[in-house]
Amino acid sequence: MQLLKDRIRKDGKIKAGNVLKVDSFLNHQMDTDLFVEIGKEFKRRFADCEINKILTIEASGIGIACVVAQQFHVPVVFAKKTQTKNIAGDVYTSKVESYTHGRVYDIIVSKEFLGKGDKVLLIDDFLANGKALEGLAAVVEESGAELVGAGIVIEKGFQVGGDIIRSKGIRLESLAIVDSMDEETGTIVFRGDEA
Ligand SMILES: O=P(O)(O)OC[C@H]1O[C@H](OP(=O)(O)OP(=O)(O)O)[C@H](O)[C@@H]1O
Ligand SMILES: O=c1[nH]c(=O)c2nc[nH]c2[nH]1
Repeated sequence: MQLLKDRIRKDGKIKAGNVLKVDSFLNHQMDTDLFVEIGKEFKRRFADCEINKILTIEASGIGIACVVAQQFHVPVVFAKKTQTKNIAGDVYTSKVESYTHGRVYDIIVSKEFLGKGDKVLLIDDFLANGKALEGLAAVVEESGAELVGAGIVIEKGFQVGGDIIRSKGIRLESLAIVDSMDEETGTIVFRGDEA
């Protein structure tokens, strides 16, 4: 998605630890005009699919999931990383190692909001080592719902997540795939853009 790649080149900052900082428009401050375009692009890419629910994981996936869900006119469910008094009764759980928090969470989704008969699209802002998507896919499997595919805004293609998810046979659509990024020079190479 050219608009997104241009914005990453303009405002993205490469940090130590293979972190691409895009918090000025994607996952802290959020550019809602860009989000609307992202929502439309996922709708275009998954136009052939029957989807009745979007599943994401807090925190950074939620905003993106909402604009995608608005395109499909379906609800969003987000996996919670901490138990709250609001969730009573039966839950699906899975372990997810958070990329930026550096700890493992027992994610939870209420059984009330996901189950057999649901056709689920996973949405998240980043794909790095694949832990978040693997945890969400495990929750979908436990629920008996059908996993239609996964939509990612930025995939870091030099990390293992994309290969893991594709090798499981999950349809994965990433709007921008970063094949390499150089902290010293600030250079970002996107898949498909190589000279
Ligand atoms: O492919 P992975 O290695 O799982 O990395 C991707 C995940 O990492 C981030 O979550 P994180 O928990 O770091 O931060 P957040 O709370 O801002 O969503 C991001 O939002 C994805 O969910
Ligand atoms: O802002 C972010 N930058 C990243 O590089 C990343 N990887 C996983 N999650 C991430 N979030």
